[in-house]
Amino acid sequence: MKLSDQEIAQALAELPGWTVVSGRLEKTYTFASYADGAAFALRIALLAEKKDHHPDLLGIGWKKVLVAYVTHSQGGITSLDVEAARAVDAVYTKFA
Ligand SMILES: C[C@H](O)[C@H](O)[C@H]1CNC2=NC(N)=NC(=O)C2=N1
Repeated sequence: MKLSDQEIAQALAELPGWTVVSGRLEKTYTFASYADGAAFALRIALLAEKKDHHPDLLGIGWKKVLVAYVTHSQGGITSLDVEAARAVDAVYTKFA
């Protein structure tokens, strides 16, 4: 079920760096190297397959990766997106 604006605001308070852009939960991660960013993106892709919840990886840029979550089937942000954002932050601690 889609989260309300208030529920999203509460979730964001505990997700540093994540914002809502165009109805998606987004965060740009930075890395020491391009290869680190690419490796992170692959880790996130594998995590997505495991959880059966898939982010848009909107760009592997120069030492940065933009990750965006929305639940397509619900047409908005759900608790699945918030949980996935937390899981991606946990993966990132291995790269930061
Ligand atoms: C059948 C499968 O569970 C669905 O298609 C899943 C796969 N991954 C998904 N990922 C996202 N972000 N939203 C979905 O609605 C979604 N649906």
